[in-house]
Amino acid sequence: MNKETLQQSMYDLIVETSTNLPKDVRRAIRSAKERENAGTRAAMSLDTISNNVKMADDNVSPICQDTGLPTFKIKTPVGVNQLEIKDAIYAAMVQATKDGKLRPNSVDSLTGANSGDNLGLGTPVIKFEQWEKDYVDARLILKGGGCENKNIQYSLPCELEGLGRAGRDLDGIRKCVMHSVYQAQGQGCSAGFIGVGIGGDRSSGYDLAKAQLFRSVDDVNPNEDLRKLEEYVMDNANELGIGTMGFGGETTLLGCKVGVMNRIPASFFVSVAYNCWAFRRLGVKLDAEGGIAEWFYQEGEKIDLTQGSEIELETAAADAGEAPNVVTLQAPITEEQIRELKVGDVVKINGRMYTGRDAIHKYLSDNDAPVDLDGQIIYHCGPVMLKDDEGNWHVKAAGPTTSIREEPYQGDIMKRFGIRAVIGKGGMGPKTLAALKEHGGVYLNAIGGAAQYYADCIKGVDGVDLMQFGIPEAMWHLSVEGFTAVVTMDSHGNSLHEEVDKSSLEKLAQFKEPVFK
Ligand SMILES: O=C(O)C[C@H](O)C(=O)O
Ligand code: SF4
Repeated sequence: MNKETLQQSMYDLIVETSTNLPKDVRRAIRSAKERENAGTRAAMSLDTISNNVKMADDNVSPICQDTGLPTFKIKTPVGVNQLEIKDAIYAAMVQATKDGKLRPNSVDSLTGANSGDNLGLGTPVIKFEQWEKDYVDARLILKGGGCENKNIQYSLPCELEGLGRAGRDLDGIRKCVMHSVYQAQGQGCSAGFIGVGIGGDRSSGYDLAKAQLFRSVDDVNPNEDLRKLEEYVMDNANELGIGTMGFGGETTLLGCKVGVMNRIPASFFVSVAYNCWAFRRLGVKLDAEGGIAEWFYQEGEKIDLTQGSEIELETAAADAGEAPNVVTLQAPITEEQIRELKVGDVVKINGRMYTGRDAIHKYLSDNDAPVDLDGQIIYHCGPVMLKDDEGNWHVKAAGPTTSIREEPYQGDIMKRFGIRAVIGKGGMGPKTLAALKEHGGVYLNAIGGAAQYYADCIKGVDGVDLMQFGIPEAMWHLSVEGFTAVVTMDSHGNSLHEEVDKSSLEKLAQFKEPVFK
């Protein structure tokens, strides 16, 4: 194979995967949109997601700012030099990171240092397999951290909340899969896709689960039992009412693929790999020179998800007969302004906000803040940023990150520094809810994965602190216009997340009785 051609093919594979949602995934999202009642928060979220998918495509920019752990699966004929392919992938990764198509995502687990170019111990993941065919098949998945954190592994038999005992049989497996969807709530940016691996050991079980994510969303399982299980899960998981982003709604799951392998007598694992709606995986067939001969997952017409419906947040809710309170906020915000906000209100933010995620929250718990945060807004976000030749920073992608990781710190930090609002996704827990009530704070839920949509609201980067934590973890000073989010936890003790969790657990219990005997 030609070195340059091969490298260009790997670069194109990376860029397309990060910026262009595959057609099978688009079809699944379109059906979800058709099911969702117009005017609800879920429908509004799906519209934002649709706009975002189009913007990413048009701008050739990341669909979501978290470009994940890049995992390549490569099949090669006997005799092909796998080391050359590896080198081409490394070079393409570095270039795609420089071009802002990937966020620098490789972090030293002990020191926290970001390598800056997506290369490092164990990253990217490249798995080779030999096969009898005479061409190279290269596939890539960019699976983000929020959904990765919602993966779950069950060891049968076990007791499951809402469902009771799950035994070592198909019905026990069914219960685990239903539970896996419930436990993810909106935190993995639902509506999601799941890959399920039955059997194996703890590591091969997860590998099998992840391998299912390489199946086409609309294929049919050749194993009759597994086909029935997949269909059952698709028919019933949406009854849980978790909905897009965990806002409640008709669609919680967009795809379910199950694989099986043998196990050893003492172990019986059911492993579930959860993937967000931003299901970025593509594949290519390479020709003898290393050029792209064919793309996978791209059969059928290309779907523009924005066609047919474009509902703004306010009109959506107004159509549903529940015109929301739309409030414009500009920092510094007073306690009185915050106390007026209630769950369900829509907030539009203009002016300043500061990003802060895992490293910043830990830092602020034992250090002074680099800026005065009194009355300010913290955005849980790790953006993709590029510096131009004049040294100015530009936002390339900037959606919210999962907020629950900051639960141990959030309430204390808000009180200590006088922060009035935090924006993130997936909601936070009881400790934060209590602090919001005591201090006069609010939690705002942005649409997870809508990285282009939010990047467009950011009109300027006015500064940055704590760059030693790397681009995604630094504290960026952003100037925004019309940044829209929904109040999902208010200062009166109300949490939409708590409500959806409670009602979906009650619904889960309806699936307790045996189905597969
Ligand atoms: O790291 C991120 O930007 C987001 C992450 O994928 C998440 O879902 O929390
Ligand atoms: S923010 Fe949401 S859409 Fe993006 S990678 Fe994380 S889970 Fe996926």
